[in-house]
Amino acid sequence: MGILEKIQAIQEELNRTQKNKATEYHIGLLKGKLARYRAQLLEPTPGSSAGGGQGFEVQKSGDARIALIGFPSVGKSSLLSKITKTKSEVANYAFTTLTSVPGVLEYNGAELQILDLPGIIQGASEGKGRGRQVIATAKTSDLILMILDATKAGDQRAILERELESVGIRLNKDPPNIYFKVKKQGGLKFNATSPPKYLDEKIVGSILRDYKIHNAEILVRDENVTVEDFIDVINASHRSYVRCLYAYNKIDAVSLEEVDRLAKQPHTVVISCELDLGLDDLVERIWSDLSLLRIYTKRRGQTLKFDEPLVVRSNSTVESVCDSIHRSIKDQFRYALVWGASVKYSPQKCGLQHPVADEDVVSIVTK
Ligand SMILES: Nc1nc2c(ncn2[C@@H]2O[C@H](COP(=O)(O)OP(=O)(O)OP(=O)(O)O)[C@@H](O)[C@H]2O)c(=O)[nH]1
Ligand SMILES: [K+]
Ligand SMILES: [Mg+2]
Repeated sequence: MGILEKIQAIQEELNRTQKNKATEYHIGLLKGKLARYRAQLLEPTPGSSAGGGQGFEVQKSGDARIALIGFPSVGKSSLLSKITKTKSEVANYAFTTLTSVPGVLEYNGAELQILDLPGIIQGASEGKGRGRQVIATAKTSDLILMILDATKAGDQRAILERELESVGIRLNKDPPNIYFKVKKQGGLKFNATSPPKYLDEKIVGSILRDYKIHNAEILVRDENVTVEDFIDVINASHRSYVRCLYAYNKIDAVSLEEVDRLAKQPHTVVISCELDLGLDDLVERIWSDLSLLRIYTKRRGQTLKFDEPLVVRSNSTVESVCDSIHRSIKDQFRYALVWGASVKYSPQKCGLQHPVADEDVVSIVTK
């Protein structure tokens, strides 16, 4: 019997078996078996390329991508089904979701792509299950939404953080403020704007020698950077700095005191998909963590459409607004008229480098 048939047989048996005290143990065993077989389905088959898995990658779409990361059966698919129109299979056994399932959350005129993903387990980063693919997807997202089970708080959070850390994902961190450039000659030039507390020329030199880098310029601009930060800078091409929001689901099943304790952790929201608790708050937090800006563009002689903003990333300028409208618009650019929080006077004549703010109105004047 192949794995798929075994899975089907167990599922049928589960459906047939009445739930009561006498069958509790047997049902537990069946669920364990089911999870194990489904985990096997996730294993790359011999011969397939690293992790294999057809159709796993989903095209990025919309204004931002949010990846749902968590252990099996914490409620990732339940959440997707709640906050988007997409239905992803929900069940009470591990590894129900075997591939990535995209949904769209429309909010504030923006389209946010939410990716439901298979559960990951300890060792995921080393290739257990679909772990590597799931983590690769997390790395490409604008926000990781880590779903945690309030009934099993414990160390889930730390374990998942370690898994992500080990493949170079840095959560809720800015890239270290160190200028680093490998040179062809000239030896190592180490400088710092003020003496770093946890780093010195000697350790930096030893690390670089180990990497066989003998010529480089290093300027430390932040006295609090650590050795780990410096290593991250050397390996910058393999590091991603991603925002992470933690959501404890199933708060309907724990005490109020426990909910309170969980909610006090940083970057954390508490929810119940089953009872529809905290979901509006969660969506609001997703939005604010993404730091997207809504820009209303106005063409001469046209009325403004406030329901159709152009959505750009934080730190965007008039230039990025032009690029989002059309690739060629910059060539004909004369100036922009801007109304809103980014200017002193409304409207104000601005150039391409002017930084825009949320809900600005921008009118591009072309040649
Ligand atoms: N008590 C309670 N149960 C929930 C809640 N949300 C989801 N569940 C249950 O948790 C189980 C797992 O839910 P799923 O949405 O399939 O979890 P998942 O994280 O997608 O699971 P995998 O795809 O297997 O990794 C199901 O039996 C759900 O009904 C909740 O808020 N409270
Ligand atoms: K499940
Ligand atoms: Mg699922």
